[in-house]
Amino acid sequence: MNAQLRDITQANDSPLAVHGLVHGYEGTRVLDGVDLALAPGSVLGLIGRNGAGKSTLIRAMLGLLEPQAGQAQVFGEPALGLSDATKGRLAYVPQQPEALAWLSATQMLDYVGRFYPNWDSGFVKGTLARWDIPASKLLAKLSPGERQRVDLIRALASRPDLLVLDEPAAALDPVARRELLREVALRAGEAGTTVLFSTHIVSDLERVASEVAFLHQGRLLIHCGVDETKERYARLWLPARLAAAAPSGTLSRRHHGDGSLCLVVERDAGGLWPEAAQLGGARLDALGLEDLFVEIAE
Ligand SMILES: Nc1ncnc2c1ncn2[C@@H]1O[C@H](COP(=O)(O)OP(=O)(O)OP(=O)(O)O)[C@@H](O)[C@H]1O
Repeated sequence: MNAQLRDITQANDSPLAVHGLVHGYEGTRVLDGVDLALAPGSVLGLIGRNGAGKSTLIRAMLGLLEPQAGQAQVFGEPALGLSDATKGRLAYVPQQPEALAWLSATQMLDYVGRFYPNWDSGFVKGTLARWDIPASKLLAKLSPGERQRVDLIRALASRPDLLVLDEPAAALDPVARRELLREVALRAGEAGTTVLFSTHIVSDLERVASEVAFLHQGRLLIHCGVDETKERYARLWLPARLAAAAPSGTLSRRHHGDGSLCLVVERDAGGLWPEAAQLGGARLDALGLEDLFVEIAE
């Protein structure tokens, strides 16, 4: 079953689901009817350009902002009125953690840990040392990357069933990024944690995500398995003499100066490419995830 179909059938028992989400700011619409449901145990990478609305979507999914229309649910509860039990199953790391900045990392983690029954203080101690974090310095005085890593430790130590990370690697160096991705993959594989993370870094997504969702111009244009994208989408080039045969409703369409056309096309429900791809002179090229992202977002 593909991911979009799962959105419909699994929305009810999904750890995190939204339906018909609409939101905007100052008269500009950012989300324009987004439907998304995460399958239990999946690792979903949410990609989109700067300002595409990823943080807005994440915040609305978790009930941190009230959308103008649509519903969000966390473990089947309305996101705007989560019970303490459900809050305890979820951990969220914002793009720029700012909370409790007047405490040191050790003080903050000791304090927050008291609210979680499954708090793993051994993991906290070990990871603070392994990630080389100055644990007695005030959080306000840490570098953005150190601050982000402390917040990741906070999120992981609560042993959540659902982990939501808004650009977790934004301030991390490549070594720290690898460590984080390894930890996320481990959690998903061993503990069955469901993970949603937003990123611009396609290689991070390929390394750890089982599914990808692509947010563009207020809508989710693609939501499918990471491995499935290569099978399902391709770039179709048509010379000028075939341009009139171009299929409509493609994911992207670029006109070249010589009259030729480049389109991102998708297999139909029967697994077939559009008819124009079979015409003599047409060319169909495989697309990696990064190329697919660039072709559509450009
Ligand atoms: N509180 C706000 N008031 C006004 N506009 C906002 C507010 N929050 C976000 N926006 C606008 O909404 C759009 C989407 O922002 P959002 O932060 O959700 O995007 P994003 O995909 O997470 O971006 P990035 O990848 O750069 O972090 C942007 O144009 C942003 O300027």
